[in-house]
Amino acid sequence: MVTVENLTVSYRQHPALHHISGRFVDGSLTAVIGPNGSGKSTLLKSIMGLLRPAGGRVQVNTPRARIAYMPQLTEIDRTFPMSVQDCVQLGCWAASGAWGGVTPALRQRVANAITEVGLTGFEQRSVGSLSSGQLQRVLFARLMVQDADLILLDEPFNAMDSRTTDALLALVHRWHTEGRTVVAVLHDDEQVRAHFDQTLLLARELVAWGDTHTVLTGPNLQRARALAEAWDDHADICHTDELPSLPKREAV
Ligand SMILES: Nc1ncnc2c1ncn2[C@@H]1O[C@H](COP(=O)(O)OP(=O)(O)OP(=O)(O)O)[C@@H](O)[C@H]1O
Repeated sequence: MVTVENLTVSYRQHPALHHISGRFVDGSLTAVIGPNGSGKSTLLKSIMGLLRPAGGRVQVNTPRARIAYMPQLTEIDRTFPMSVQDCVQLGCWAASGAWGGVTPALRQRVANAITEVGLTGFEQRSVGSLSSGQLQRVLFARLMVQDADLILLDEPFNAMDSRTTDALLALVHRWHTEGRTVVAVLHDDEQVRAHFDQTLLLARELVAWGDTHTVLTGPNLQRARALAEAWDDHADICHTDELPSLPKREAV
């Protein structure tokens, strides 16, 4: 379970998330949607404990080693010299430990994951030489190997063609049926309606959170758009925000 309590996260004292509350129930499948700049990536980073809240907190009852996070492709350093196989194998870290060897069983898991995302033959290619869609498939293979209970995906299908997207959506459904909690930032309303039963609609503040058919309504989407149009990223800093004091993320 991930519980978000009155969460405010600011960059240089401009709130990117403002007083967000709600929870991701264990085993739920949730899409996070909203206009550009509405705080979706900021929410995922806050759940991962990568950002310090200016107010409120995020409580995560999943051990850190059982959480998987796929950042947006633009945030990944592709110049790092690493082969596809090594990159996927990083997903074994929780099972093998930092200095532990990769067992034949783990090596087989890596090979199976590379096959499942259609990258057989690419094992020794450097990740820097891959297309964006191929790299995204490598990241999915790494998630498969990681075997996490909580999976956070930031725009996971952005660089994918429709056939690959369908195959990876099937993988997301499999994770869901296996009881894992999946949270995915998405931009395609139709994809959300078709594949995600829970939706969180953000516009820096919470517009709606619950069953997808009750969240993705005309009035809610209109409200999100109206809020986005009112943002002024050059406004004076918000002096009313609390400054960070105590660590606010708790992992059990
Ligand atoms: N490192 C940062 N420093 C300053 N401002 C930031 C930083 N990261 C994000 N922001 C700002 O915070 C706001 C929310 O950004 P965020 O990336 O969370 O939105 P998003 O909903 O994921 O957007 P998109 O759909 O465009 O990916 C934006 O106004 C953005 O410019």
